[in-house]
Amino acid sequence: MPTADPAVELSDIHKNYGTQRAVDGISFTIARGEFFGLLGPNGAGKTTLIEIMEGLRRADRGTVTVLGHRPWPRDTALLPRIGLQTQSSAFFVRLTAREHLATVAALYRAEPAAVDRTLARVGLTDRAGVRVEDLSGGQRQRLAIASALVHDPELIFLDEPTAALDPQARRELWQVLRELKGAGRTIVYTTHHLDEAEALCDRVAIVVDGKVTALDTPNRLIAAGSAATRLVVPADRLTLEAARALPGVTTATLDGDAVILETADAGPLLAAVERAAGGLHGVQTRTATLEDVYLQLTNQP
Ligand SMILES: Nc1ncnc2c1ncn2[C@@H]1O[C@H](COP(=O)(O)OP(=O)(O)OP(=O)(O)O)[C@@H](O)[C@H]1O
Repeated sequence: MPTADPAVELSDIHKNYGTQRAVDGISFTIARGEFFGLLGPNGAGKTTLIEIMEGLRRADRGTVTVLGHRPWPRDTALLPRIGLQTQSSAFFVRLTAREHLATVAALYRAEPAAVDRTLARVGLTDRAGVRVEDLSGGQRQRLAIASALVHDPELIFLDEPTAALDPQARRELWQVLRELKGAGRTIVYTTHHLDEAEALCDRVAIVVDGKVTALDTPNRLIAAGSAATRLVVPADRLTLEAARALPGVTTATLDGDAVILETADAGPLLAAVERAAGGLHGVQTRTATLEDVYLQLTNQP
């Protein structure tokens, strides 16, 4: 990953709200063109950190550089180069979706044709004439995302962009985000959907209590984690007792009509299951995911 001329550089960032420590000494660099995910439990400090990068909040301590500029105090040269979602308090609720986006586009001096193009991109063409206050939660969220994209910025910040989206809209947004990455844009985003982070992000930082506890590519985090591989065997082919006696099994449990085996080394166990269960038909293997690693690192069950 090239580190010369990065998109974002954070060095020892601290932020407290009164006595509440929200960000507690975070440093990392995001390369240009990178798709970077911020993951972590509720209250970990992700939004605060994103708002510091966006120039919406001032860090108590540390330095922030965004596209070579300091985002605080407000740098008007930087604003057209970064994309931010409309905050819910900043919607023009009496305007239609198209009028709202046209207003945002004018602020950034984006070309007028970008408005309808961006509405189409987020799937809002047929709601363009509806007032913002009459849009559904998911439609407002799409409009907020559109406001981050309408001026084709180099660096896009998205805070839980898929939180209120239905599964189809979520997949459609993934496609939009992949296209933006393909066009060389840098994307920094937060999500609680670990499958999404695993599918989209080049690297993720896992934030707990205002500190980064892990930062790497999803694959390397999964490989470095100790999450077990699970084998799911139909219960009519293998008893729990027989399962527990197989070599390399760390735990064996009955879950409905399946026996779930956990192992650190799936190869030998698969061979043993094949012998004990009379073949591998119907046997499923579930390898560790980013979610497993995340739950381990954040100490959640
Ligand atoms: N304006 C504020 N005033 C006081 N405390 C705040 C403020 N904003 C956030 N906090 C506190 O700072 C901590 C970090 O909050 P933040 O919103 O950054 O977390 P987050 O990781 O984005 O959480 P979530 O996943 O729930 O969105 C939390 O304990 C939160 O209660």
